[in-house]
Amino acid sequence: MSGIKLEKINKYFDKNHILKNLDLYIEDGDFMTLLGPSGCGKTTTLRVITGLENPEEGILTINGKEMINGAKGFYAPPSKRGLNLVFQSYALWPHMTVFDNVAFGLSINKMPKAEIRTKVENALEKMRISKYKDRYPSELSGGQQQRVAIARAIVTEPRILLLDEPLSNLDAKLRLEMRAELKRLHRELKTTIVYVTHDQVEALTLSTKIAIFFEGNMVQVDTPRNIYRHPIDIRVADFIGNPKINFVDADCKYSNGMIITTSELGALVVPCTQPPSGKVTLAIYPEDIQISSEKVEGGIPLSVYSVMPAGSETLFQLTTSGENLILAKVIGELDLPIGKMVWVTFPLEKVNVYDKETGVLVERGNGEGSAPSAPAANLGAKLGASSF
Ligand SMILES: Nc1ncnc2c1ncn2[C@@H]1O[C@H](COP(=O)(O)OP(=O)(O)OP(=O)(O)O)[C@@H](O)[C@H]1O
Repeated sequence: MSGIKLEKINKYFDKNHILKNLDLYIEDGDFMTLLGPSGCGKTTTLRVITGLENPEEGILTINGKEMINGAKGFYAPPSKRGLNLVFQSYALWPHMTVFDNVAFGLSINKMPKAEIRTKVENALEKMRISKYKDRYPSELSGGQQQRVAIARAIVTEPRILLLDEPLSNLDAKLRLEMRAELKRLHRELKTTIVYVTHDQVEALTLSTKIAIFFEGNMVQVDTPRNIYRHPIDIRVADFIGNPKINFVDADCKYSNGMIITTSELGALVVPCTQPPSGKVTLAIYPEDIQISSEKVEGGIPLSVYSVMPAGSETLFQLTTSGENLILAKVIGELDLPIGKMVWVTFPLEKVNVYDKETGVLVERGNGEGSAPSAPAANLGAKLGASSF
């Protein structure tokens, strides 16, 4: 089987259990991003794949070939794994020019000089660093060095490319450009990419799949869309989304495949296959909330607590009592006075419901796993589009 398969990987540093029974399958051609907060084990996973760290237990297979078998004490050396790695600290040769750094991997393979030149120039062009080709790393900014490191990794056209926070030293504008560039490269080269980041926007933008880690546990592996729309538990929901998702605690009653939730947002009815154990938490993205300065039938009345214009969008903090704040994101500029009453609406099918005790996403029972169904009836708020 092609691709990278990690099975029941356990890694300890002294007595600290860092990777816990990790199972992950990275398909050939995937752009798989390992995402999670600092210290959750992303880099360690990448280092296990490359052979820079050996796990105590588990099996790693790359393109059908066993590279690690913990039980047998077998660990294939990094050079035998057919991988190419770019670190956060780019590790360029200081005594070589940019051109020679990028050419290095090709020259040791005894490729003809003219072919090396064409390939290196191509890679430099792709990374937009052609004009620095005669400079030494010490004469480049951090961002330029990072681009040289990526050029050096792609020039050999590896089947598998491992990237550890490769854009972390770039300024915001360049990072955006490089994201687009990496995405294009992935499509063009058809390389399998394993990418580490703690930046969820980067993960959502680039990946074909995202694996979410918390404290050495793999919590969810899915497409960016499913991760964003149906975070499997409340930790993932809290981590994904910028600005942060709104959480609203609610009481709930279960009856015949439906739960009626009662919260400061009124009463909402959602289908579900299993009754939650007690209270639930509703999760609503700020961009799903529409606000109207005029009364909307079924709209939820809230007052404006703060207004945060951010150029292309405006963020509002809204409240019922001044304690719990609901964040709403409106595209464009909108100014509303503090304390003004507004009416809030949102599409019910975009609300995720979590069991408050377990933090797990409540099954909605529409035959699509945990994906929510079509809009459910709403008792307290009849939700629709809003206008100003
Ligand atoms: N060589 C080491 N010796 C001891 N502990 C280590 C070693 N390398 C990593 N750790 C610990 O293992 C845990 C996971 O580290 P890892 O670098 O994989 O996290 P990460 O998710 O990549 O974090 P970041 O986003 O901050 O780079 C951390 O608690 C870290 O302190």
